[in-house]
This record gives sequence, C-alpha cells and structure tokens, in this order.
Amino acid sequence: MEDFSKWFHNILDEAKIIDSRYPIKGMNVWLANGFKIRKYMLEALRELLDKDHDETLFPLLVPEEELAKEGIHVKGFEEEVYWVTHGGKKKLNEKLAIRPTSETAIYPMFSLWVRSHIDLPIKLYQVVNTFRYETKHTRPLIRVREITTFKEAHTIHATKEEAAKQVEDGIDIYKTIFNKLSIPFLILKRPVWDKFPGANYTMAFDTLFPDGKTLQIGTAHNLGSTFAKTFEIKFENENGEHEYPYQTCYGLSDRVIAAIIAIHGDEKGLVLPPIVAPKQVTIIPIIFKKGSEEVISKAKEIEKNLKNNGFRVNIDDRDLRPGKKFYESELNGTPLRIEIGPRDLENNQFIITRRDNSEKSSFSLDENISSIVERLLNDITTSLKEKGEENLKKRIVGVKSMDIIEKTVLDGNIAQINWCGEESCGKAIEEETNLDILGEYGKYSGDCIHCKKPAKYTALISKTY
Ligand SMILES: Nc1ncnc2c1ncn2[C@@H]1O[C@H](COS(=O)(=O)NC(=O)[C@@H](N)CS)[C@@H](O)[C@H]1O
Ligand SMILES: [Mg+2]
Ligand SMILES: [Zn+2]
Repeated sequence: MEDFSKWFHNILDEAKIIDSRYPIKGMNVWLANGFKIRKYMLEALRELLDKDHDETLFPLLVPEEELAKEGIHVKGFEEEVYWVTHGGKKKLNEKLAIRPTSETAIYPMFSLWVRSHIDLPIKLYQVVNTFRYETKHTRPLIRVREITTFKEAHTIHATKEEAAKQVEDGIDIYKTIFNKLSIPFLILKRPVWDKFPGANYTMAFDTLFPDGKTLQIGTAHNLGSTFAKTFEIKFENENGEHEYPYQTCYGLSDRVIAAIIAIHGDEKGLVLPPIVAPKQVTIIPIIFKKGSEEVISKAKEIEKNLKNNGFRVNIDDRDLRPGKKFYESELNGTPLRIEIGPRDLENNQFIITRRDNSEKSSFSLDENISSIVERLLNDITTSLKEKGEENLKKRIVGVKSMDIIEKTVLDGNIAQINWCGEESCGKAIEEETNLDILGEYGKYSGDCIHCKKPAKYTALISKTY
C-alpha cells in the first residue's frame, strides 16, 4: 500500500515493460516484453471493435482554427495542447496542434462525408498516440504526456436514441475487454463538472489500485449534436429536411496495461492474465549430468504439442540453476510453469505450477497436456477476475458522516455517501475532503451527508490518479 509507487516503478523496470529514462518527461520507451503485453491487449480489443466498427487513421496534426472551433472542448484542452509552429527553419503561417484527442481532426471530415441519412451511422476507431501536456504529476502508463496506446472510437447517428444506444454498446465492449483482462471495474456517470469537455454526459470505468487510489481506465461520452453544430455536420432525412446528427466517442489508453500490472502483480513480480502473457507456459527441464537427453527430448515433445495447440510456450534450457529460472518466470508473470526431470520421467509424470496462486500439481505424461493447460489457463483468468472483483466490492465502504470520509479513503477504500446531487454541494464535499466524487452509485433514501437535504442517490468518492 504505502510503497505501491516504488513497487510499480520497479516492476516496470525489472520485468522490462518500459524504459522511463527517455529524455522527455511523460514519454517512455516500450521494451520488448511490455510491447508484447500491449500487442495482445490490442489484439483482443480490435477483435471486439472490428465486429461493427471500421479501423481508420487520421493525421496527428490539427489546424488551430479547427481545434478552437468548439468553445467548451478547446477550453478543456487549451492548457494541455502541444503546438507545432515551424517547418524546418520556416515559421508556419498557422500553428498546428498535436492531437490531445481527435474530435477536431475527425469531425471536419465527417462534415464532408455525411450528406444523407443513408451515410449514417458511421462507427470508426483508431489506435494512435495522443499528446497532453499534463501538469499533474506524470507516472509511466498512468499519467503520461504521450499517450501511446490511445484507442478512440467515434460514432455518428441519425437519432438521439441511436447515439444513446451506442454509448451503451461502447460500455459493453469495455465490460467485455476488462473482463477478458481480469480487471475489476466500476461504471459511473461522472458528475456534470467532471464530464468530457463538450459532452452531454460521460460514463467512466474506474478501477482501484492497491494504494487505495482509483484510476479512470476508460470513458464513453454522449456528445449530442454539439460537435455536429460546431463542425456543420448535417444530413438530409427521409423527408428531405436537413438535420444535425448525434455523436458519441469512447476511449481507453495505456492505463489498461497499468491496471493489469498493478491489480494482479505481487512481491514476486507480474501476474499476467493468459490472454496478454508473452509466454503462457514455460517448460523448465531439470537437468543433471546423466539422463539429460531424455529430459530435453520429452520437454521438446511437450513444447511441440502445446505450440501445435496455439499456446505461447518456451523451454528455458539456459545453463542456469532451476531456481533462477523459476524466479525469472515468476517475475515475468508467466501463468504456468512445467518442470520435468529424470525422476519425473521414471514416474511418467510432470509438474505444473500456477503463477497466480502458486498451486503445484503433477500429471501423468500420458494425459492430454494441451487440455490440461487450456483448463488451467481458463481457471487462472477466472480466478484473477473473481479475486479482483471481490477485493473491489469489499473496498466500497458506506460512510454516514463527513468527518470519517477521509479516514475511510486513507485506509485504501472508496467511500459510498448519500448525496443530494446538487453541483454546489458536491463541489463543497470535494473541497472539504480533497477527494473526487466519482459519480452516482445506486439509489438511496436518507439525508445528504453534507447539506442534510434529502439524498437523491449514493455517490462514490475516492482519491484518484
Ligand atoms: N495523460 C493520460 N495518460 C494516460 N491515459 C490517459 C491520460 N489522459 C486520459 N487518459 C485515458 O484516456 C481515456 C480517454 O480520454 S478522455 O479524455 O476521457 N476521452 C477522450 O479523449 C474522448 N475523445 C474519447 S476517446 C481516459 O478515460 C483515460 O483512461
Ligand atoms: Mg486529463
Ligand atoms: Zn447535499
């Protein structure tokens, strides 16, 4: 809890996820191991999105006049935008923004593409790097200035109802991907003062880190027709009238990788859900002088069988003590480790150890090893998810009076409080506790914890990144 930050930075280094020594603050290098985890996470995400979105790619740079068009939006980002002002030695006649997010790159093109209702809906996404000159404390993967893994989906619809449905679809996609990644989450409607600049409302996914702080790991926004009006996006409906369409966008980032590392990791290192593990099984042959050829050939046979069944498997046959190999496979979060030595051959067995709960079991070499591995990997995914959800649920603590909110949060919990729902009261609560209201969370009667007026619902409040 207390030195979570030290643990987190160490593990990024020792498990070769990123190198944060790049000479620009908030910008880091993806190392091979981390890059694979990111690759497999994006593979799973694309598989979901590609069902009914088109992947596209828009330019990195946005003309200043486009960025400035939507007043509230630009207000929300003006402190964070990086600017390009020169081409070589020549001063550009118009400043170019480096996208902090891509509404202002994409929507001028929507205005060219959308003419009639038959052009709708459009559902596209891109996976790009975006840049935000974050002034709050930057942290690798958690709060970066180059957001390297920014998946942003943007959709446009003929009716308000369709747009509202799309926000729900975006939420379902995020539920599915976070469940696949065994990341526990809460879904909350952000208070009006904390929604995405230019949005009608923002639905956010929060998860809880071991240090008791919550991290917003994804958001889905209903943009209404605000941007359509600003960017002159209009369509001719069936009766030949011109209407403004309705839009949504939903995004996630490098924070998803941060959550996988932070929530499941332990003192030995990473604990990876199989879906993103660079190696899902590592075979460690226990070799002595005599009998080593049989052990190696059996290991090769097992490796071949697992590879043919689509598992990411390797044999660690380096000339190192087994203990060192165990240590490394645990540090890297490899879900399953197979040990096989001369005595196991005599007993016609092999040993499998799970990384998530260190459970060791032996199996006969005559059994179907691929179905054993398949079952164990599924068990790991499920148990990581359940353990995470259980811990998160346990950490939501009902609080009845203002003066114990802070203590509750300092103990690593999220406080659930009665709230009247008034903005002024909500902001006063945030002010007094120096915490953030995450949003509405469930129905409740009783009085508001702060102003004693009748509560409209309960809200969650926490320390946030
Ligand atoms: N500095 C940052 N570092 C890492 N992740 C970030 C950072 N800023 C935002 N994010 C993540 O990016 C997600 C989407 O960002 S956002 O501002 O909420 N929404 C958008 O930009 C919309 N255009 C949807 S794509 C956030 O939910 C958060 O998880
Ligand atoms: Mg921000
Ligand atoms: Zn109140």
